[in-house]
Amino acid sequence: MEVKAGEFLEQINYPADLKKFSEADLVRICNELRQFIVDTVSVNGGHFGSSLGVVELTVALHYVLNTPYDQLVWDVGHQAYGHKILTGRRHSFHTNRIYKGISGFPKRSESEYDTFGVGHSSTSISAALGMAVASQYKGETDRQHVAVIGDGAMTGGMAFEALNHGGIENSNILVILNDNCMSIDPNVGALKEYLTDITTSKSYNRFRDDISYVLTKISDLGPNAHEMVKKVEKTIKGGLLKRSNFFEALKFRYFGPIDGHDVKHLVKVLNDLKDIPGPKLLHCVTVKGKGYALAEKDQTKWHSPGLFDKITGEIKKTNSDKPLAPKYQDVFGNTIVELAEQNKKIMGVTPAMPSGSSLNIMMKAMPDRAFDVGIAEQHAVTFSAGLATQGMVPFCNIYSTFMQRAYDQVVHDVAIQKLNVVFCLDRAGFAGSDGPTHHGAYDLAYMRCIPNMIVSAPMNEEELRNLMFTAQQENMGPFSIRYPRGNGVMVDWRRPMKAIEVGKARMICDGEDVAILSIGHIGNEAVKACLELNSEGIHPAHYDMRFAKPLDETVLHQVFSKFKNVITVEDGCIQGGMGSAVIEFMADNNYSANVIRLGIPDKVVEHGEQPELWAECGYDSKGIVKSVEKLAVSRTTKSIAS
Ligand SMILES: Cc1ncc(C[n+]2csc(CCOP(=O)(O)OP(=O)(O)O)c2C)c(N)n1
Ligand SMILES: CC(=O)[C@@H](O)[C@H](O)COP(=O)(O)O
Ligand SMILES: [Mg+2]
Repeated sequence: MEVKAGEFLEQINYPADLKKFSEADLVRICNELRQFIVDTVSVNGGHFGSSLGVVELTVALHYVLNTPYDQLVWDVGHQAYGHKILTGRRHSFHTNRIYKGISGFPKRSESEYDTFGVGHSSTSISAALGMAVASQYKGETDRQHVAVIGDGAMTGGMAFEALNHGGIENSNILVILNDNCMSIDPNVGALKEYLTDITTSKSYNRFRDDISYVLTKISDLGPNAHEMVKKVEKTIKGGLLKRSNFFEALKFRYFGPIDGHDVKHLVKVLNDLKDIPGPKLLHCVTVKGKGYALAEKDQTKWHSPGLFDKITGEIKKTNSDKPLAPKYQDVFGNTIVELAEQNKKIMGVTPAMPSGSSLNIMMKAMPDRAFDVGIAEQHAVTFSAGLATQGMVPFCNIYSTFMQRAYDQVVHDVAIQKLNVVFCLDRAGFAGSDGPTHHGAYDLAYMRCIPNMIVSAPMNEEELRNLMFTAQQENMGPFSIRYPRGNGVMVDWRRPMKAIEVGKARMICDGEDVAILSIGHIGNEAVKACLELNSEGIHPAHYDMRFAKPLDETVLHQVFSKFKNVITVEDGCIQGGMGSAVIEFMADNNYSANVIRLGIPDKVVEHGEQPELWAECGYDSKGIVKSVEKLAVSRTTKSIAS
């Protein structure tokens, strides 16, 4: 249901409408925009605190810049709700992240104001720099290019790489560092401490006031303004400050820190910065969750809280009378602590997802053995490799989609050296409302082709625990375990752990009409399909393969000797996945059978709830039943029966 906007916001469909208002009106527009975000996200879900924190910045940027000609790139994009609302999507915002609705992230195909598709972190400076260099080449000297990047995203390697390059390109780029001291969890690392030092140090504050003074004077200086600014900057920033400022050392002109919630001052500063060419960085200090007291207070919880009562702040629970099975991430978080109590070599590593992965349980219980390394997937993997060279058994927990960042590290630093690193790939399969940037679609395929890698996926919580137990044993080598976002299926999951023979599948049910081979949690859809088929008089055999590599060849020989119809099911891309492995086995061993591979097809699948997306791709229980019918098993069986 569409939420009603305030009186001023209602008049703004595009930035051109915003520009008709006076600077004095901007404060009210910010309030209305903030309220609109609260009203909508509370009933619709989605990211919350980050968008609230950049309301003033968003309004000021669209007020000052000539978007979409001027190019504005949001890093990650989870903070861009205000931007969406001001750029033609106020009326569709109630469909944000809903199946067939608008995306929760900036997306080029959705709007010309969305200059760059995002979802993964730390890309904005590179993208904006590419745009700036292209503009320079095309002679568009009046064009502005702005990257808005959070302090969390600034910890990512790509951001450093882009600053390193940007500093020597004389192109027109402004990096706005939105510093709220938070990633999803509290931000970590030396850069964070440096930024805090800048924000709190007296000399920097004095410098900030000086620079503000200069900026207020710029507009009065006429055509020679730029030269004047250079001179004054040299005077103010010369000597120690210039040499000691990290960004200045990388040849970005540093401005700030300034209050990122003072919209009028932001407008002034942004207007002034427009006249200064070359690479610049404006350091804005903001509060994540600004304007919604509970979100300001518990910023991690309100990063993406789910549905909530906007008056009381009560977060709504799912409507279920049944006791809920735990989230896979919590099974991981509790199990790693249990294992680490027994095995002193175990360590935990997460790149900036302590809460999302539940490694925070171990970080709390064993702070010297569990590490949040910042938004740095590549580093997380190679750091784990380093630990493994010293006899440790690191569990490196990375969302499947973010592991794409660290592929070379998995191959070069772990697999080739056959190091004992356990990769726990959370959010594997469809991620849900975050959409295509976050779907964990590819890991079965990208892990399967790496030598030495064991590739596994549990069908339930007990299996996850057993795989974790198996993986931490001596000399296992690289071992990946993938599991999905959300809840498992077992309420009673804390059972004693036992080792699983690597490469061993298990039979879920025997049958004679068709063989269904599944891997991972999606096997539970196959279980439902089998029940439905049984009620129609069709009897499939169902195997939980557990491992995409090594495959259980004994089981596969039995399957292809017995069945002419085989269906493989995985919550991952079809190309190169477990089904492909099965077909390769069939061809290599000269079997012939009708094989239907179910999984994610070779296209970009948009956002929606996981079951909606499984259904769209034909591998929910209904889709599996349909595939059985397609193989004409029903007809054969019925004729046999009759
Ligand atoms: C490559 C990658 N790793 C991890 C994430 C998950 N993630 C999304 S937002 C976020 C925190 C970003 O912090 P910051 O940039 O400071 O923005 P804020 O939420 O504070 O506004 C993280 C870790 C991601 N999107 N991309
Ligand atoms: C923007 C981003 O990348 C994260 O906030 C992500 O949406 C978290 O996903 P989960 O909710 O599955 O932890
Ligand atoms: Mg932040």
